[in-house]
Amino acid sequence: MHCRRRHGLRHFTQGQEPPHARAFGGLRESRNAGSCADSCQILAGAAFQGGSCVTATDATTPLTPDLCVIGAGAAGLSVASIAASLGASVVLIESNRMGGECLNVGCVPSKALIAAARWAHERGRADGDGAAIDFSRVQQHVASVIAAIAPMDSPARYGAMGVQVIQAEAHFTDAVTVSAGGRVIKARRFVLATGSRPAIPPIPGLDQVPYLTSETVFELTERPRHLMVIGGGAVGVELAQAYRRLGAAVTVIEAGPRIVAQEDPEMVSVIERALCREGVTLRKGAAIERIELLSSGNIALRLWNGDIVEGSHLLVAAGREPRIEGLEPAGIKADASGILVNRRLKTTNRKVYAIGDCAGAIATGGRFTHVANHHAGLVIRNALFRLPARLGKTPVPRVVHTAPELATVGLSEAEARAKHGRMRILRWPLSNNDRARAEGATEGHVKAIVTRRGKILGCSIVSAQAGELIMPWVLAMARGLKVSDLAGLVYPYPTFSEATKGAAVEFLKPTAQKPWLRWLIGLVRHLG
Ligand SMILES: Cc1cc2nc3c(=O)[nH]c(=O)nc-3n(C[C@H](O)[C@H](O)[C@H](O)COP(=O)(O)OP(=O)(O)OC[C@H]3O[C@@H](n4cnc5c(N)ncnc54)[C@H](O)[C@@H]3O)c2cc1C
Ligand SMILES: NC(=O)c1ccc[n+]([C@@H]2O[C@H](COP(=O)([O-])OP(=O)(O)OC[C@H]3O[C@@H](n4cnc5c(N)ncnc54)[C@H](O)[C@@H]3O)[C@@H](O)[C@H]2O)c1
Repeated sequence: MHCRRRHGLRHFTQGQEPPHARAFGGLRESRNAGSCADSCQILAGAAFQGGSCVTATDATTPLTPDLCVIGAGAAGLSVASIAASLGASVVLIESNRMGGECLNVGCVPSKALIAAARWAHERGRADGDGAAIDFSRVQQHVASVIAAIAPMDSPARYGAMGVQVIQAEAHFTDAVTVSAGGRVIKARRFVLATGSRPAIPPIPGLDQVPYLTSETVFELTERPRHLMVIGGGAVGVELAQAYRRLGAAVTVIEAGPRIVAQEDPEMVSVIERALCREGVTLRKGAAIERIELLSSGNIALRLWNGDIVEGSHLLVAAGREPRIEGLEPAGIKADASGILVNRRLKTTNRKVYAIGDCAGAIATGGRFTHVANHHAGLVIRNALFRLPARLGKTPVPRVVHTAPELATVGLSEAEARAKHGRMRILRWPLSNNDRARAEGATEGHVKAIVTRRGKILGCSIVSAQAGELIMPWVLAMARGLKVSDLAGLVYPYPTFSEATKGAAVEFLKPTAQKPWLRWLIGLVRHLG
């Protein structure tokens, strides 16, 4: 996850190592650093400077690093680790848990839960009331995965890299100064990586009932009897399927006409079928009028059409809103989509960048960890090297981690039609793939959108392992390869990846029907 593995101390050459890292002789020997950092954590606002706790005297002196990064989620950690590995001085400020959303309440726990649910599903234990599932073991699995990854994001590890970690809330006091935990930071450049939080829709009665969000759902100690999910986006459908597979009754209430509305309806319909087959109830186009707590302890959602949906638990997964508070003293502007940035991720304050989930519409290729990491790379090039690295040059894939998965890169069919008019659509069903047959995973297909000359405009795959299968298409788009290049590769047999070849070869089929080709074969035959 993040860039931490790529940018860990292991990869420093002697010349590149920050002085503090050299003093520790690398991460694995930094046990003292760890204990010092840990004790620093106890003192809110204490800073950890490459192995030595900042003393009260130190605290009166403003810190003047090359970079001050606010927020230690995927985006902030990536920037801090890359910058430190390049020898820049970095202050990293985090008010909550290191690792941010992805590690603590996002990608990591959700994918651990999904994995546990898949195991339960495959063993058939989720049938009936799912009584055979020991939910506490599921929760232990989720907690153990977080715990296994957490040291990679810890203050100790970042301290050993030479990053000064301050555990406190940061706020701008003027255009060039940040204050956090009693420290004053006047950095050459600031990077805002403050992330987002769950959006809570203004539904009457919602504030009167107990409800879960992605920030609390992974703390459930008992399996919900009937989980109602408000919102059929990625969070809603991934968790709905996982809890259904773990034996809960699940109803998704989606206000719009479609679930996962940002993706191609043709591909989403495959996910929708799978959800319904497994017993998830989907209520699309369902507007909630009000929410009530019943005397039974259940929660009732009253819909505008008069229907009532009743369940034991309520999960609100109705989108995210950026964390954009306290920017006024620095002259940084924001709107509902996030902090306003240009294509170099610079805010309206020329010393400040914004990246990851907190960055506004222009920066969002979606709110994803890999987008946050991508932003981090762009900011490093801009802030440390003044290179004109910009958004929009690199194709960014996205994956909905349901079963089957849905992975997409580039334009959808509708977007491509609007932009390019004439184009070709290449489809290849997984039922034509021998490995998929062997695995009993034939649901889904590849759908590639190409120009008539074979330039790849986009690709969407709905299948088992679609998130893995999308990468050749991402590479081809990034490097300007044509679909015929993908058709010409040798793929190992039998693998799911042959589905890419299947779709790519579809592009060549009309050529194979051309009369001149038949004529050429006939001529060669005639010549013996
Ligand atoms: C359930 C769920 C599943 C997801 N699954 C995936 C997935 O599979 N793949 C994927 O790519 N993405 C996924 N995401 C999205 C992904 O988690 C986010 O896009 C990513 O974590 C954003 O990283 P970030 O660094 O921008 O923000 P965050 O991780 O939110 O980090 C921001 C940090 O800034 C801190 N902060 C905020 N304000 C201040 C302040 N004033 N002072 C100090 N610190 C501050 C916060 O405490 C926080 O730790 C998922 C999200 C959810 C909710
Ligand atoms: N696999 C992944 O990479 C992954 C997984 C989870 C989340 N994420 C990211 O997290 C972010 C948030 O995901 P999300 O699913 O919460 O948001 P989302 O915006 O994708 O979906 C929210 C859904 O809730 C619906 N909704 C809003 N208000 C409603 C109401 N009052 N009643 C019923 N439905 C309502 C919306 O119509 C929408 O379909 C996304 O940007 C996504 O990129 C990514």
